Amino acid sequence: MLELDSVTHRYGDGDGDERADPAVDGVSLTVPDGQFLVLCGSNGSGKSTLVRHLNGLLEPDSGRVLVDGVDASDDPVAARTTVGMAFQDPRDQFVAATVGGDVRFGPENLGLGHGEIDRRAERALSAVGLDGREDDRIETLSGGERERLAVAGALAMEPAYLVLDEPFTGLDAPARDRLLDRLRDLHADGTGLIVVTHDLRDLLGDAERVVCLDDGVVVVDADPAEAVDDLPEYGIRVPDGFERA
Ligand SMILES: Nc1ncnc2c1ncn2[C@@H]1O[C@H](COP(=O)(O)OP(=O)(O)OP(=O)(O)O)[C@@H](O)[C@H]1O
Repeated sequence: MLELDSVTHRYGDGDGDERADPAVDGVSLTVPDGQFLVLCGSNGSGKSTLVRHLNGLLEPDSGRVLVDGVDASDDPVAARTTVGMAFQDPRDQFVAATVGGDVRFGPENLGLGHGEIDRRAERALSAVGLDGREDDRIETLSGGERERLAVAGALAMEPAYLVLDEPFTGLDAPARDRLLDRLRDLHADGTGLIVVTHDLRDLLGDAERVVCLDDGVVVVDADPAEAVDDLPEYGIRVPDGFERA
């Protein structure tokens, strides 16, 4: 279970300078094991800031974050093993020179056998449409391909919770479908999913819960059928054809 308890985060050096308004302001949220949650909100509403607390990348100014009962600030390594994450701007996320090397790096560090590492790497690269590209050097990838590789790296870890920040950006329709299929499989196998997005297309049918942030505060927290009524007020478009149950 992931538990955010009154989490507030302000950026700024805190060194006498006036600090900015909180990017995340007193958010409490409990995510049960295996839940498929969509986190939405307009630009700058605090989504990325919030999820970066879940694996100890950011620490709250006040409040606390518990990952399976352990404070993520006390044990960020455990939090990072339990909560896998892929970011929108993955420039600093790569550790190897090639696509295959990068996606295999995490599973290798888990001490898995070669067969399992191969299986995970293949499955993760195929889910993002980078199969057959194992030998490509990362510096030759486009921006969109790098984002897909970052998603593959997180998928290959097969963590208990997977947090994906705008994973569908830049994907064409077949690629979206392939990634969505993989997410459905992971969810069916019990992986908790938190997908950060502005674009609810394709996700509302699968998600169990929609949380919307506005100015760092949770303004909607409901199942998709209920959430759709309130989302437009916060600048989130509800896909055509999705109706309140
Ligand atoms: N490293 C940083 N330093 C200072 N302010 C930041 C930093 N990162 C984010 N912010 C500010 O915190 C607020 C929340 O930003 P955040 O990136 O969490 O929002 P978001 O909902 O993920 O936005 P987007 O949809 O545009 O990615 C914004 O006002 C943003 O300008």
